[in-house]
Amino acid sequence: MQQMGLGFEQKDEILVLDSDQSNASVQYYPNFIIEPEASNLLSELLSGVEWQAESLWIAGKERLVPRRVAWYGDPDAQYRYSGKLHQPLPWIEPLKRLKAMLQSELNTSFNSVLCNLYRDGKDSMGWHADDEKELGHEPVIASVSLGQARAFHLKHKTNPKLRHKMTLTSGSLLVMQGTTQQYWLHQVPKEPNITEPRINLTFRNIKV
Ligand SMILES: O=C(O)CCC(=O)C(=O)O
Ligand SMILES: [Fe+2]
Repeated sequence: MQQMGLGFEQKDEILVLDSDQSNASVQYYPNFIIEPEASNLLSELLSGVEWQAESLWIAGKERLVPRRVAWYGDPDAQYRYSGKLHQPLPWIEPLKRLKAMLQSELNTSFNSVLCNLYRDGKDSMGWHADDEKELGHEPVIASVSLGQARAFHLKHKTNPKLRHKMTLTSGSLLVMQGTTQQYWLHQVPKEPNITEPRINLTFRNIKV
């Protein structure tokens, strides 16, 4: 079996938002998965994940969300997103492997992962917080990015001066925890010039 990078080293940690100043706790590890593992994992997941089109009701009309999605997890980890209840698909090997790595690095447990495929720069995710009640109080969300680097924006829900823009590169890990989801929103904006795909995996722990 191919060997995956052993996860981040302490020196690679970048503190993005610090709870003392901003009511958010966001850390970025640019080298969580190194090459060639990141590229291998990208191709494995592009073909191995059961990517689905997802629709949403907006103002009485059903619209496709601008990305492909898939939800994997333990059988009891049901999750509501885009207004619908989702039954998890059973874990596949590469996702199980990543989950184990994250659990030991972050010393927490996850029972599910939301996979998002941004086929090109026309795909995106609008402003939102991952604050569904199933995630519990102060959830830890571990977000792994593979493939095309994309912009990621954070903004405080009420203070317009508090904003943060960053680029999530291939193999990186972004951890959002503490009161981040309570006080902040995040988005992946469209970047029309981008033609290459990106996969993002957000590992979560659904309270069952
Ligand atoms: O694609 C990303 O980096 C973010 C995904 C996200 O916010 C989510 O799945 O809730
Ligand atoms: Fe999110």
